Amino acid sequence: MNDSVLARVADTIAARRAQGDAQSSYVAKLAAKGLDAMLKKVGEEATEFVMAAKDGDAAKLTFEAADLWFHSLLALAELGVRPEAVLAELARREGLSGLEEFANRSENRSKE
Ligand SMILES: N=c1c2ncn([C@@H]3O[C@H](COP(=O)(O)OP(=O)(O)OP(=O)(O)O)[C@@H](O)[C@H]3O)c2ncn1[C@@H]1O[C@H](COP(=O)(O)O)[C@@H](O)[C@H]1O
Repeated sequence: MNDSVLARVADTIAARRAQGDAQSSYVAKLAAKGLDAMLKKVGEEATEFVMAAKDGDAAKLTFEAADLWFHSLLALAELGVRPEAVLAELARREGLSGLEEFANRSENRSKE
């Protein structure tokens, strides 16, 4: 059984998308509107996150971060990406300096 909150919410998102009942489900309602509507929400929630951070309000920042993560999960689901993949990418970066990782990115780009 998967006990991660992100994985559980992703499972619920998948179930609500499959049910497709926009009357009773926010997930189904936004899924019916498509990827652009989800990305618009991600942008709005990111802006609200920045505003809460600028206000220095930790409680509001926590609330807005949850909204941002949730809407990011919706967009990831639309594109078939599981949160485990994002967590695996973060895990891969653990112990690697951000500056070193950036240098690797630049090296990989120059090979493309
Ligand atoms: N985590 C969330 C979650 N976070 C935020 N929201 C909803 O996201 C919506 C948009 O947030 P906004 O801040 O934009 O609210 P708003 O300004 O009133 O909305 P707009 O009119 O601007 O669209 C609100 O209706 C929130 O309730 C969420 N809705 C659902 N979930 C999770 O998804 C599950 C399935 O939800 P349903 O599909 O509704 O059953 C839930 O059990 C939760 O686990």
